[in-house]
Amino acid sequence: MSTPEPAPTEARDEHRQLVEDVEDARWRYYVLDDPTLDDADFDRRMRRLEELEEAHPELRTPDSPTQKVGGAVSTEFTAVDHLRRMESLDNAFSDEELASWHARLARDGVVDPQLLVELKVDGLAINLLYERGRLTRALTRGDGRTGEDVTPNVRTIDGVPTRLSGTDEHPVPDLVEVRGEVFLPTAAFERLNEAMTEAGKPVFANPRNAAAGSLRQKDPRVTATRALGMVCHGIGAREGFEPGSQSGAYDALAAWGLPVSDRVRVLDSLAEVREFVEHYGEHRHDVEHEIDGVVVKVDDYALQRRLGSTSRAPRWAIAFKYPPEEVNAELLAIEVNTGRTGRVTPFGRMVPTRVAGSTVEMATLHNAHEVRRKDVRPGDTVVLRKAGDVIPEIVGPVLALRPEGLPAWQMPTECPSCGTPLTQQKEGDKDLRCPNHRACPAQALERVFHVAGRGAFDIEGLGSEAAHALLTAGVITDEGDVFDLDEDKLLRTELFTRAAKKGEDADERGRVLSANGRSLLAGLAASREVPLWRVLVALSIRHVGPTAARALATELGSMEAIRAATEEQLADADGVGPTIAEAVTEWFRVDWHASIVDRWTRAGVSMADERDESVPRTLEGLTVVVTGSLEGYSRDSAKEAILSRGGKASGSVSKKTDFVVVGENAGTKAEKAEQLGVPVLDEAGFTALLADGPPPAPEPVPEDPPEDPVQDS
Ligand SMILES: NC(=O)c1ccc[n+]([C@@H]2O[C@H](COP(=O)([O-])OP(=O)(O)OC[C@H]3O[C@@H](n4cnc5c(N)ncnc54)[C@H](O)[C@@H]3O)[C@@H](O)[C@H]2O)c1
Ligand SMILES: [Zn+2]
Repeated sequence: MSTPEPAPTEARDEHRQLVEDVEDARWRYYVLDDPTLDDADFDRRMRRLEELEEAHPELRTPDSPTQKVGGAVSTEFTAVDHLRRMESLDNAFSDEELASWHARLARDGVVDPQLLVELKVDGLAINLLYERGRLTRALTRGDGRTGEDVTPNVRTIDGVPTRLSGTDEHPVPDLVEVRGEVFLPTAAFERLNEAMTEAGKPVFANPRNAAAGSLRQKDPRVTATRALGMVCHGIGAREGFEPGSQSGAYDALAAWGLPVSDRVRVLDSLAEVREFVEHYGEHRHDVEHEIDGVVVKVDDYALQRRLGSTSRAPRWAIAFKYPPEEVNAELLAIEVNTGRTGRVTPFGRMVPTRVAGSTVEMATLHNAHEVRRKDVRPGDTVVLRKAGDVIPEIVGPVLALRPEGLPAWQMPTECPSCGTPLTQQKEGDKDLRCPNHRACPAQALERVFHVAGRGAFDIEGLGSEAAHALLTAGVITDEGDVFDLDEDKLLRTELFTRAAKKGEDADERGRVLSANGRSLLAGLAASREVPLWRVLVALSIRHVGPTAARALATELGSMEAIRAATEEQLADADGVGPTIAEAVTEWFRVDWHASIVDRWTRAGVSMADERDESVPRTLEGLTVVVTGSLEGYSRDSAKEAILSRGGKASGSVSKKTDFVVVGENAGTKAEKAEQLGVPVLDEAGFTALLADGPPPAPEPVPEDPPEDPVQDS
């Protein structure tokens, strides 16, 4: 027998370093609940370890992290052995890796088995021991052989039964280890962090950390306050219970009263598995708790046994992991930006970092107060989070990685755009503003951009770059000049011109209007006739967004009437109220504000709505909520249809709601309507409601008929 080629020194050194890093990371993650690596970074190191061991098998010793289930037992808890070992899962990060796992099954003689798919809940593993139906012990996974005894804490979790109830079909066994995941629902996580903030305590970085921190408490009374949930995903040792499949086991667990997910499916093909993976990739945030992937398992227990396990994970299961939504990023600087209303917002500039499928370089920090609360400093490693469509957010610093002596960040005292000293709008405001509203270049730019935006005049050809060019060329001074733009003025703005070709009618510099200049002029012409509410939105009045603008337009009908109304008259209007009324009257008192309206009026912008008398007022006094997507209406057109018939379009269901219209993929609003007994309509019902108004209420049957009924003649 020949001795294997010794690993080149570099490989061995790299391996040793990686082992150290991974072990340290696991300790911080599982025991301290305070990681310094992000998951993707951790996974990369594990992969690299596996590669090295593949190339140099002598490095794959039994104590390598690749051969062990990650985790340990903290001295805070009693260490207890699991009756049967708890395993981890192998990962697939792509379709190809999923397919190669499936091919591997076939090579091992398991060809195209039925596959059980379920969500990979991002929490921490738990092992519940039930003896004669009673919960006698609950252990964390620990290193897979020995876990931490957290029984009193687990007893506080709603949904974990302390006694199982048997049925004829599913009698309670003598003994069973039930494995599952303890998690903190996203909503509970947000509430918890709000409470931590109020108490001046550091917030949890994510729901997984919060769940782990909440379960692994010395005092179970603290755990009890934390709204933890649990969902089952397997069984360990058992006596008097021998199900034939994973799905069969779940049926029994459910019958005994244990929490089993109703999102589990048993599928016949890998193609269907892919669909399931894809579906939850898109609907990741519609689930009440965080998920980091989908777990695929061979359903049949006999086949599971045939496939067996490696030293750390079963061969019959694989975790398909979604791209991480949280990564570590290097914070280079904190800068500030002046917005449309003068609010000065700090934001972080980072080394470009991939998160949730996109590259992020900047993330808002909201205000100086928020920077202080999170204690993020330029030079920190920060946790960057991007979940779904939500804008990227800096969660907080990784304190363990902070360089010594890193100074805290100071909010500037002057506007970064115009140098004016910043002020608070009113005492106690968290935001600082640049008070130089009219002339501050940053504010003027944002306002012009806003005027052209979809919710306002929707002007084709007037984007951020165009707005900037017009302002710097001096052909407009603010948004009030936008509708006075003409060919002459655009010719003075480089961006909208090109060199004339032979025979073209050029200006004295030999230039003509370019295609984008012509399209801007056409865009302006087309935008003069928008409904009044959109003109109001374009004015950037505080508190006057689309809803308030619609209320004002519906109630008063013209800009003239709104301008002439007293604060009291405005406040009395339906849907307006004192805050908006005050903001509107205050706004008109400023000369240059009023001049915007005057300039637009002179330029032919429509300043009044003609009431369309052909639309019947069928919804007078009714509040209607539309949820989900409808075929024949967009969000805006459904709203418009309700408002133009005298109804109120609301975004949330309450007892005051008269009808809820439910379209495709409606969320919880439909359920809420049902709970409150609010009538629910489908799209056809909505169309009928718009046309004819509500159906007549059924005549109440009087209990005591009046003695002497008044007869209609
Ligand atoms: N950031 C760090 O420093 C660090 C350190 C250690 C681990 N980690 C993270 O943890 C992962 C490794 O942890 P792991 O060994 O627990 O593996 P894992 O989380 O990738 O998968 C195994 C675990 O998934 C859980 N799980 C959730 N839903 C499940 C389901 N439906 N069926 C079966 N199991 C389900 C179980 O608790 C199981 O133990 C890494 O990939 C990384 O993401 C990060
Ligand atoms: Zn300014």
